[in-house]
Amino acid sequence: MKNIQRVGMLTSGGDAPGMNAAIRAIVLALDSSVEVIGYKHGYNGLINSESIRLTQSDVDNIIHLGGTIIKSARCKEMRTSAGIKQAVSTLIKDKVDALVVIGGDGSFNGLLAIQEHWAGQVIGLPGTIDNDLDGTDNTIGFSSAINTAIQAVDKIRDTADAFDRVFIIELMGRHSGHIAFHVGLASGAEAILSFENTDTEHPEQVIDSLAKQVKQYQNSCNNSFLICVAENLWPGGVTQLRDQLNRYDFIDASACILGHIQRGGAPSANDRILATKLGVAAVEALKGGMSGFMIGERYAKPILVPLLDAIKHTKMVPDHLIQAHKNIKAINPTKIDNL
Ligand SMILES: Nc1ncnc2c1ncn2[C@@H]1O[C@H](COP(=O)(O)OP(=O)(O)OP(=O)(O)O)[C@@H](O)[C@H]1O
Ligand SMILES: O=P(O)(O)OC[C@H]1O[C@](O)(CO)[C@@H](O)[C@@H]1O
Repeated sequence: MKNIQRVGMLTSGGDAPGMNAAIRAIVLALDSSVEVIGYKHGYNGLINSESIRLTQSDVDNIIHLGGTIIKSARCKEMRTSAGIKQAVSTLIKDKVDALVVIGGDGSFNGLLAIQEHWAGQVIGLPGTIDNDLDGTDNTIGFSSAINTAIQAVDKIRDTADAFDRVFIIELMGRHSGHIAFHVGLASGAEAILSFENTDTEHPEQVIDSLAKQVKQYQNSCNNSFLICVAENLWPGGVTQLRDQLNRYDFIDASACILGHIQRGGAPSANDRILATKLGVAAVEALKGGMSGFMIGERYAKPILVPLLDAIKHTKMVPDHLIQAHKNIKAINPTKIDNL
């Protein structure tokens, strides 16, 4: 059993609902004799030596809070060798034995850079709404983000329905389609455009196919038509897509970028439970002397994933979800006559 006396912790990258629940779980799972230092504003806190002591009573009642009590940030300096050295020197000065970083793939790159220059233990917890880390079925924040987005999309559905309108909704995800696809499925969107199922090399064909689907929809039921689109997918964004669709005289499309509301709010039950499970498992891993791992979740159980494997960017929207949506909603454009 490793004798750990001081643990450093930080949250980095886009904040995610459930980060506080993870902080809480780690602090409460550690022996009360272990000192926990929370570095503030992501890696900036390490570089600028800005930290707070986190006691068990500090974190006892934060499981339900969105955001992160130790703040997050994107820290440019951490991408330089001077920044990394400065971060390491703070860890040495503070006599930290282990560092836990809650964040996404970028944050894990920072952790790997620290590991190269520091003898302490490093552990990552997957904290990002994007669900784009390999080796884990879910990331902390994903479930909350899709729940929040679904509520918003349901409201858009009401007004879209009233006007029989086409609505194009952009979901977050940076370069991954997990949020867009899950929200599209759960809100019954008529079309979902994600990296896995959309040929953006040939935008005109996609537009033509969408227009045909809308036409067919109008002919058969004359209702609203929702299109969920992954952020950074469509050349020119969703407003451009709207303009392209509005060239068809039978289409009256609006666009809505859901944006940062997807990152806010209280964490869902799933995220609170996931964060707690993974936080406790992180402490077990530290006590067992492990280093260089992300604590992920597979089939509802915590697992250790080498940090390098977690950041490979190979986790795509599963094919069975794409097929499920096709089977339920999509109208095969080849069966529709040219407009
Ligand atoms: N290659 C790298 N080397 C060192 N540090 C890095 C590197 N990449 C990212 N970081 C650090 O991690 C921070 C967070 O990274 P990034 O902005 O990519 O978010 P993330 O952790 O991927 O989370 P999310 O995708 O949810 O926003 C960066 O601002 C930077 O401080
Ligand atoms: O808040 P920022 O820095 O604009 O970052 C937005 C990005 O962060 C995320 O919310 C989380 O990675 C992405 O989905 C989005 O692209």
